[in-house]
Amino acid sequence: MGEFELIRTYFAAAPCAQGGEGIALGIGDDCALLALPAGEQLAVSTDTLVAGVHFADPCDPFLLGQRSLAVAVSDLAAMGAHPLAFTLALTTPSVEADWLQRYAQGLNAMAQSCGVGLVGGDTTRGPLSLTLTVFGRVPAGQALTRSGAQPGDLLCVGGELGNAAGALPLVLGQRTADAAIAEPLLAHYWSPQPQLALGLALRGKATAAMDISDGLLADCGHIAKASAVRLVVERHRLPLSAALLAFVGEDQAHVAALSGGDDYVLAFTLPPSELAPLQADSWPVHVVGRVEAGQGVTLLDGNGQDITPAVRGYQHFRQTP
Ligand SMILES: Nc1ncnc2c1ncn2[C@@H]1O[C@H](COP(=O)(O)OP(=O)(O)O)[C@@H](O)[C@H]1O
Ligand SMILES: Cc1ncc(C[n+]2csc(CCOP(=O)(O)OP(=O)(O)O)c2C)c(N)n1
Ligand SMILES: [Mg+2]
Repeated sequence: MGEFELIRTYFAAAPCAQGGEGIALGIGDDCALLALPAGEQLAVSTDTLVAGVHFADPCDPFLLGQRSLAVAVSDLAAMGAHPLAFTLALTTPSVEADWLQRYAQGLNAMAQSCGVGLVGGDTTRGPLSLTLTVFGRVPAGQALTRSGAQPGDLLCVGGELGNAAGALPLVLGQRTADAAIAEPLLAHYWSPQPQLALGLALRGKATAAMDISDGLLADCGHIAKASAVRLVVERHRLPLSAALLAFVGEDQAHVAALSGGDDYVLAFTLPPSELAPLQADSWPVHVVGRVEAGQGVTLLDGNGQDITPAVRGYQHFRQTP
């Protein structure tokens, strides 16, 4: 099977490639065309996943299909954008019909659950990697950026932290666990759920937001820098799952939640008056700290002692001392 038959069979024919809201022209021409309603801005984000770096290889291609789109769409959630479309650049060493079929099925499942259409991409031969670019729309001026956090705001997250990082030894086959522990952890690694509805609900309320990919401390550092404030994280407030605590114990659960990464839940800052209404509407909002004047990120233990670690999160090309 050649390049074009592959594209036709597995991607152009996929249900998620048959058009949708805002898609004026999809797969097949030199560009796709997206139509935006008047007064809306286009939100654009791209993410690459490399075999052995971002996901275990070999792995279940259906799960990879889900995960590769979920991590990309998570950036739209973080901006409070409404999802429209995505492109897929696939680099693969060979054409394995079964692998491609199941990858496309996983991609399609996540595309349908997020409401995004596949509008184009690129297919090349080489070591396995995937680059997904996502497009969303947001009313002009209403996107949630990293730069609006104010002293006095609460620092919040949209769900449990550390589950995906805790799953890594299971993903890599280094450890095993009972299904009651393994299943919820592996679900967070392979099938993160972009918090699109929460992102929309936070528009006009959160003063800053982002999604946690590298780890809470590292990603809070980006909000702190962009907003020129200090973010204080209180370790005893971290939302940790029973499965994570049972699998790795409290100390390692803290490490996973603070600097493991791969969470793909939102981190955001909120004026205190906005908290009760959001919680009353059952939005998953967990207060994990606060915003102060100053700079950087500080981690406090339950006694208010500064226990900020040197290593904050995942970084490609990190120099080891
Ligand atoms: N090679 C690059 N060229 C231009 N911009 C880049 C490049 N790599 C990353 N960026 C930009 O730098 C910022 C930080 O990137 P990153 O930490 O990867 O964001 P995210 O966690 O949202 O994926 C983003 O605005 C991203 O678009
Ligand atoms: C097999 C495997 N090993 C390690 C990790 C952990 N990991 C790899 S990249 C990464 C951070 C997120 O990737 P990045 O490219 O920085 O995403 P971005 O911040 O751009 O969204 C993490 C936590 C993983 N997901 N899978
Ligand atoms: Mg990135």
